[in-house]
Order: sequence, then structure tokens, then C-alpha cells
Amino acid sequence: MAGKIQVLTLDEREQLLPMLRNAQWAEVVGRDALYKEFIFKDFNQAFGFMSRVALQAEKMDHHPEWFNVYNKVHITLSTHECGGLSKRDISLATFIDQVSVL
Ligand SMILES: C[C@H](O)[C@H](O)[C@H]1CNC2=NC(N)=NC(=O)C2=N1
Repeated sequence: MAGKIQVLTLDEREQLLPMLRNAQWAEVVGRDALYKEFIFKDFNQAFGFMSRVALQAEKMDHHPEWFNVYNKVHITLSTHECGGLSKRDISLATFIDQVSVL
């Protein structure tokens, strides 16, 4: 594992979180994490999306907490190693948004 991962500073949050809020990522109450719900046409679309995210998550060694039923996918992102949001969560959220609209 590379150098220790740090929680985002207040400056980083002010810089990075507005764009994610605009993209419907919500800050979880009572936990330093991001949450978003995705709805697809059907299970095939949802699972295709999850497959793309899974491959990227494995590459990054950064994995989503998620829930799926049929066409719905709910995703929570946080970094367990630092107990909160890190730049890895921002990167993964950005990737997730990109592949959610393919
Ligand atoms: C051992 C392994 O590298 C760690 O448990 C990784 C795996 N995936 C992870 N995913 C997330 N979201 N946060 C982590 O801190 C994390 N840590």
C-alpha cells in the first residue's frame, strides 16, 4: 500500500465537494462519507454499470459500499483507512458519474 491516506482538509472540501453536490452526491449525516442513488432502465443496465465500477474499484484498491435491487444502485463512498473522505473517494465518485451516463 502506498503512503498513508489522509482525510480531506477543509480547503480541499471547499474546493472539491461543490461539484459533487451538484452531481447529486450527498454528505452522509453522522459519518464522513458521500452517498448517491442511481436508477437505470433495468437490471442489465444497472449491473453493467456496477461491473464497470467494480473493475475500476479493484484497480484503485478502493471499493464502494453499495446496494442493488433490480434497476437501483445506492452507493456510499468513504475511506476506512483514514476514517473519512479522502481524494480516493473524489476520484471514484468522478469515475462513477462518468460511467453512469455511458
Ligand atoms: C487492504 C485493502 O487495501 C484495504 O482494505 C482497502 C480496500 N478497499 C477500500 N475501499 C474503501 N472504500 N476504503 C478503504 O479504506 C479501502 N481499503
